[in-house]
Amino acid sequence: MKVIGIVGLPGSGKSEAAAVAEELDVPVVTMGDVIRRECEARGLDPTTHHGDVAQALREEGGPAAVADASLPVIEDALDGSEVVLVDGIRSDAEVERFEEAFGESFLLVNVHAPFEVRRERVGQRGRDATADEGGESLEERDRRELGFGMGEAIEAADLTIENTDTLESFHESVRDLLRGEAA
Ligand SMILES: Nc1ncnc2c1ncn2[C@@H]1O[C@H](COP(=O)(O)OP(=O)(O)OP(=O)(O)O)[C@@H](O)[C@H]1O
Repeated sequence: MKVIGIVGLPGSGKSEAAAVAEELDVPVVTMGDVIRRECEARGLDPTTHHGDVAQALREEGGPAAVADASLPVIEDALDGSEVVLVDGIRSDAEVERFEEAFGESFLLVNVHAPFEVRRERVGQRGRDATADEGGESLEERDRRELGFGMGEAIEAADLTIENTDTLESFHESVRDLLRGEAA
């Protein structure tokens, strides 16, 4: 059994890694979806209350509360698969919780691309409001995520996949990793 956690700064390629997992029928547990379900359980609209509920969970259950809420979902996914990918890790507290839960079976992977490359890709992605449109700039997003403990989570990674080449070559690197872990 292997639980692969993905970390990386905004726009580094985490969702692309998750998409490759789905293509290979590796279940993906998205921690953001766990928060969305918690919004629904509290009768709140996830489109407007996602951040508030994530914060409330952490206030009520400590800094690893979202990881705690994700554990049963990961356990379920492990029932039907040797490998499970976890997207949405934001802090070293969450990494520690997964290490406690899965021990040597937890592998933390950092997806890395330099700032300018990420900025260009996020600019082309189309789903992000730019700073001019009232959205957050990539500098601000980086700062916010680093504030949650993403820097420490990245430092704790067991390995780094560089995502500076083509999308196809990144997909190939992720496929190699997932196939290697499934073997
Ligand atoms: N190697 C690549 N070449 C070209 N485009 C890429 C490459 N890797 C990722 N992209 C594109 O860059 C954008 C950012 O990637 P992705 O959405 O996977 O990042 P992310 O880490 O999930 O970001 P966020 O934290 O903001 O959700 C996407 O539009 C993706 O398709």
